[in-house]
Amino acid sequence: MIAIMCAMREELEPILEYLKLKETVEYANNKYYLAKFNNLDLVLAYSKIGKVNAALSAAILIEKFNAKKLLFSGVAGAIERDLKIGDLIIATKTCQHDIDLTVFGYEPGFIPESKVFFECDENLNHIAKKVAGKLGIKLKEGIIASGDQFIHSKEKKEWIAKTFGASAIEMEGGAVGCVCDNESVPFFMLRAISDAAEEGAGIDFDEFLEESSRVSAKFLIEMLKEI
Ligand SMILES: Nc1ncnc2c(CN3C[C@H](CSc4cnccn4)[C@@H](O)C3)c[nH]c12
Repeated sequence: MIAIMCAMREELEPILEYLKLKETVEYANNKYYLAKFNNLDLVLAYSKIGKVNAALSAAILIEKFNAKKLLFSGVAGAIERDLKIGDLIIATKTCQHDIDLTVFGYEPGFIPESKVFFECDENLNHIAKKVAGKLGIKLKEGIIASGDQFIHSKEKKEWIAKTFGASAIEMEGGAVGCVCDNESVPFFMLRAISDAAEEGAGIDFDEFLEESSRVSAKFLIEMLKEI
């Protein structure tokens, strides 16, 4: 079983449009969609926004639906300058920029007995780069940072860039990376840029959420043909 996860309904809907749903399972106040594509058994869900919701859905996808790989598709705010709205980025690793136990001498993003960074699956990233090459699509790769805040401040964005070396920002990948790392499930995260995470980002986000979600969804479907 392969899990496909998003955070928002708007990020999942364009993926479901490509699929013929077999069944919908209601569980833990959420919906999980079962489908077959290219001879793959898929389970899909949007978690709702934020790290806690994302962790819950990721754990359910693995524990209840027996997902052996977890692919995330959605949108993100750009940190790296050359990432423009609509551009695609895959995560090499994810982290949580809003974890702060520095008063105890720990580095930003670190929780005792855990990690700052959670590595994404190299094989799935390799497939993504192969697909991008075949389709002639620009695909960036980099660290993607998560926190339970919509970032719309140049100062905060630059702090995250300096502290974590992040190329993009969102609100779920660090939690999903943590769950997949602890469950030893390969994790892949693809995001299309919806805004620049600076002042005014909320306006851009509202304008480009649907279009950027489609960009990510379309690429993810192309990837499923190669898995
Ligand atoms: N600049 C940014 N900072 C942090 N995260 C992001 C994202 C990625 N997603 C979109 C969505 C924003 S919150 C939301 C969205 N709509 C309504 C309510 N909340 C949340 O799931 C994280 C895109 N741009 C971001």
